[in-house]
Amino acid sequence: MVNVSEIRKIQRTEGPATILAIGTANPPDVIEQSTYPDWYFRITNAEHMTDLKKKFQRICDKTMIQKRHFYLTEEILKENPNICDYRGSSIDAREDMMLAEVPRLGKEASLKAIKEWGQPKSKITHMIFCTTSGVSLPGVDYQCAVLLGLDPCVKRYMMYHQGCFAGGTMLRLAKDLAENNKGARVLIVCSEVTAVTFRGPNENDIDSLVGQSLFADGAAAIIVGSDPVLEIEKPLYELVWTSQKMIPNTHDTIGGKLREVGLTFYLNKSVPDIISQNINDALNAAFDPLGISDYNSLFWIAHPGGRAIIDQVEQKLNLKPEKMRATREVLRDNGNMSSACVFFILDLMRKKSLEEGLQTTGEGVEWGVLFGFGPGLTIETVVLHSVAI
Ligand SMILES: CC(=O)CC(=O)SCCNC(=O)CCNC(=O)[C@H](O)C(C)(C)COP(=O)(O)OP(=O)(O)OC[C@H]1O[C@@H](n2cnc3c(N)ncnc32)[C@H](O)[C@@H]1OP(=O)(O)O
Repeated sequence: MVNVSEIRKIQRTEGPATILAIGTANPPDVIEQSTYPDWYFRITNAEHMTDLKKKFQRICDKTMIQKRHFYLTEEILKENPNICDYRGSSIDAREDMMLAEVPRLGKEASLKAIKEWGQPKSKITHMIFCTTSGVSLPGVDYQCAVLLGLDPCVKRYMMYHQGCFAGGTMLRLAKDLAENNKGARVLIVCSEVTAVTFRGPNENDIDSLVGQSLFADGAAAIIVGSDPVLEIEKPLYELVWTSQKMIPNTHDTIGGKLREVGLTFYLNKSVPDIISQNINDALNAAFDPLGISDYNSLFWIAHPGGRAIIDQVEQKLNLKPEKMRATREVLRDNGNMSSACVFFILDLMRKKSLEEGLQTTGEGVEWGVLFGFGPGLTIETVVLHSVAI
């Protein structure tokens, strides 16, 4: 007779959950940040708001973003003028667009990850899908699974409206699934499309303007599994430890509400300061058990919510400038793609590490940290272990 503890032993894996492949995708349309204020005020019929446009130009200049990809084109916006209006009732049009675009972009990123992984897609056992837009029954996770032709028995999890910390949440959940289900291969998809938040300017809503200067579209897909089949699968990073923390009394600093005008949001100026004040505690909880107290000895992946957040974390910890190199490059070349950003950074880091002949996927060092920051304020922390190249 087999007993329950023996069954549990058989179900669990030997090794840690490991990232086995990464794919990313953006919509083809690109807008340069230097010309964005002109484009944005023209397309939203707001050129008469000259002072506000100058302020927006100042904000855009400070973002350190050079370009962003968008699904929304001039043509689409001209066909849907209510999306350009600050108060225009537009949720139906936005949702119709996102119900198609969110799974499509997710599929594009997933196909790249599946190709790199090298296994047939029928071996994907679980799918976790994350987005801040495109609400339907069944959800965009279902649409993406159908577009990809995944096995009908794939076990799906849908994470709607988590916001920018959710890249970390996805890894936390994938780690638990992969380590507790022998043979599991978990496809994580983060697909973010700003057609839900785009709207015209308003003098009384500078938070919205700050968001219009930062947010961008992108999708990333990751495959996670334990005990890799080394003849086929190539480990990239091991997932060693995860945590999530809600910083007390900060719920009113980042947030949003889904309204007829789309997803409205607020961003308090204190966000960079609050995150930097809490970063040491998050690092201590993660790395004290490993005996690591020099945070310059780690490789760094931090959600690039905005330039000021990265600056303040760097200053608080006296980090060497090269530690945030990959994080800043992704912000510069893509903007804030919410949950997908951290996977773009991981992808860039492992590629650059290889190109530069470094010894590990983590810029030549062994241990690393991945941070998600977002509404709550919530901090997701993931301890990563790099892999020898
Ligand atoms: C959605 C999610 O789930 C998670 C997320 O990622 S949310 C996004 C998180 N990101 C943030 O909170 C943005 C962090 N902030 C930044 O990166 C920077 O403040 C910034 C790039 C926006 C501006 O850079 P800066 O160095 O602060 O420039 P600064 O000159 O002080 O500000 C430029 C203007 O923006 C205004 N401003 C800056 N932050 C603002 C904010 N949060 N709300 C309103 N106004 C703001 C300033 O008052 C200033 O206005 P004036 O020029 O008229 O004085």
